[in-house]
Amino acid sequence: MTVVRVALPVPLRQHFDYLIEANAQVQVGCRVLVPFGNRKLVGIVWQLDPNNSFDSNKLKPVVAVLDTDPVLPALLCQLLSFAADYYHYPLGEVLISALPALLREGRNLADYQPKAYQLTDNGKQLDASTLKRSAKQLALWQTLLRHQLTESALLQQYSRATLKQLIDKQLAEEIIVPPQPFSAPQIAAKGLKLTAAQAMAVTAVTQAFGRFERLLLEGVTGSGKTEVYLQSIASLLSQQQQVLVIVPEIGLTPQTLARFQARFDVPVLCWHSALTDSERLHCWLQASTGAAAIIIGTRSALFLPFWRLGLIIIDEEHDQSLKQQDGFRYHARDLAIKRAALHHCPILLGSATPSLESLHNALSKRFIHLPLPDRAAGQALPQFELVDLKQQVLQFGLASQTLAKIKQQLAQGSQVMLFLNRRGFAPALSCQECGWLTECHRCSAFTTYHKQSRQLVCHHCGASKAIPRQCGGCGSTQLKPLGQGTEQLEENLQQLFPDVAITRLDRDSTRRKGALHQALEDIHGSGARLIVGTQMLAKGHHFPNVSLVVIVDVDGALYSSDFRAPEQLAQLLTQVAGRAGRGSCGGTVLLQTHYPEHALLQDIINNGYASFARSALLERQQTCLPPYQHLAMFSAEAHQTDPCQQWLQQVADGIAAVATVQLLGPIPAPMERRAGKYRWQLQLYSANRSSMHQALEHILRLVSSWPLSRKVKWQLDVDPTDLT
Ligand SMILES: Nc1ncnc2c1ncn2[C@@H]1O[C@H](COP(=O)(O)OP(=O)(O)OP(=O)(O)O)[C@@H](O)[C@H]1O
Ligand SMILES: [Zn+2]
Repeated sequence: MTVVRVALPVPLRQHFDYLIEANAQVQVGCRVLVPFGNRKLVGIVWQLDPNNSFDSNKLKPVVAVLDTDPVLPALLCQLLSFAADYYHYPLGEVLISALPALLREGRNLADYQPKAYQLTDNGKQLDASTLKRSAKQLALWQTLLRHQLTESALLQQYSRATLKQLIDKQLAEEIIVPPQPFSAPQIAAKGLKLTAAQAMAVTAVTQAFGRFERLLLEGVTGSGKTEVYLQSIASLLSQQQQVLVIVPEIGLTPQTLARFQARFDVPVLCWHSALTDSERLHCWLQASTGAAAIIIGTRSALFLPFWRLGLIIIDEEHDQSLKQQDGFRYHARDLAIKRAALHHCPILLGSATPSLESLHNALSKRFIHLPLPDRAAGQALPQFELVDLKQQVLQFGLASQTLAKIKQQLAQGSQVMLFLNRRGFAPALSCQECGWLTECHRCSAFTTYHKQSRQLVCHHCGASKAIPRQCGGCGSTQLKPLGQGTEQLEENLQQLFPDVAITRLDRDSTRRKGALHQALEDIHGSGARLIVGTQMLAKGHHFPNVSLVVIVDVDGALYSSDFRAPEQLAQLLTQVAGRAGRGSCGGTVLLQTHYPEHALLQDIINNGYASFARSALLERQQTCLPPYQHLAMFSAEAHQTDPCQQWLQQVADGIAAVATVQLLGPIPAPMERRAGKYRWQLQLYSANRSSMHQALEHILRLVSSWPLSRKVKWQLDVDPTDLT
């Protein structure tokens, strides 16, 4: 017997040793099934024969070795181990979370591999007359005598029963045929003639092949970033290298997938949360065998076991969805950079509105900066116009000048898009007599009135209840919707424009399967003339017939305590505005606000995102905020506030004793109560990454011994993007 060290998916920051047969075929990165307490767990072999193991008489044996080859290849193990250290998250949980669910459950990989059937030696030597009484078996035997058959080919002609009979007679056998790596494409469909800026970008990317390099493609909306991606990867594919493209939400932009599929004659696969478990495993296998050439996926595609990775592209690299917001809180962009370094391949980050982090890296020459300052086909960027809402009589939240412009554009046959980042009918119901508002009893938030589903829904904890008949304060029956959400805006617009087809795009309207697809078809096919929606509208769509974008209400987002709020708002406004004027018709953006003099709005409309971002960076530098300082945040949740505050104070004291890290807190989270729990936070700032990490290491070694740690639910977020 010998010893293996195993990483297990348990919230403990340690590994576990087990006994294993000395001649067992096992490698680091393979799964094993081991006893743990009174359960059996799937773990990952992390070290063979560790020399500092405990008394081996006390160790339990491994129950089963589940893989012959590692499911986590060496480079991926290195990435995940780096991630576990960097985010201070238990390694076992990190490793296991990188596997598709079926492998996490311990399923046998071979069961999911493509299969084929061939004759056994017995079968080959058989005298045909033996099968003469069964015509079906004879036919299958004769076919297999000529060549083996894949499972799918076999089942097209023969039944499973016939196959089973031959197998039972030991005449035929099943074999696994690992998928073959993709063949280099013979020809790529012809690309567009590149603009000078696009051509320079493509050259820079192709020159970086074969080594680690970070490139930021800062291209204004509609500048043809996708065309740069497509033309960059052509030569890579011909060298049989794989490409990973990470996108924020793949379901939203089937167009992107279609463009990759149409351009190259190679397998392009998708990876996202809507796949079934077996579809995920299929994709995982295709990545690992090299059968897939291009994988387009959401953030967790980062952990696929590539056969030969040649380039990583992160599209919309500023997008918030790249950061996982619970459990293992990694940032896919940052880990992708690490992955590229491990694979010695370049990584290309693309956005019209780069994150301040990436822009800072580009401006300080750590990243190669590739600007695309103009739209690809020569269209002008949309013109912003501020609509001052002060002292205006509004009709359904729209100023008369906005309505006039909408009418005018509709009359010219264009599409008009109205952006309102609030789904539902109204953000609350309010009592006309005493001012009482419908609140969530579990969160510090109001509940949104959904008229169609006749419910009050809390958008923070998901709780829903029936519409009350009476005010909870005074008993009056005079309850009215307060404010406007997309559901109401759609209804109101239909009243104003009874003959115009409207399509709404938000999480409610697209919940039903196929609904999103239908909505996008309506918009592309010009079935829809008015398009109403939330930030779903902002993500990468190319709707050439939209000439006017109306931003109905930004005021709520202008004054926020979060230091990232201005950056996020500027990105959102620029992305939404960027949907206008992408075809041959010019584009206008009407921005309705009560604060037309607000500095951020003025900067965005007069100078654009690039200018805003550079001055925002300066401000971050002056106020010592990321990316000029590193930030980490502890948060604690409990049914009372005291344990949260006390636990965080203990963390603060522990850190203050050892490190030069600046502390902010403990303070209540901006949303102090969510889903019935109080929430507090402690922010840590440091100019020096290693002293930050030392402080975190130190404190994490202590917390497990504190009795208070069992009374709160605590989390650590390294480089947090969401401080709410
Ligand atoms: N060199 C080119 N010549 C003509 N048209 C081009 C060229 N490159 C791209 N286009 C077209 O410009 C349009 C916008 O391109 P694309 O969707 O790639 O822009 P983008 O930069 O990704 O925009 P966004 O960031 O707003 O999503 C597409 O219709 C594309 O076919
Ligand atoms: Zn709630």
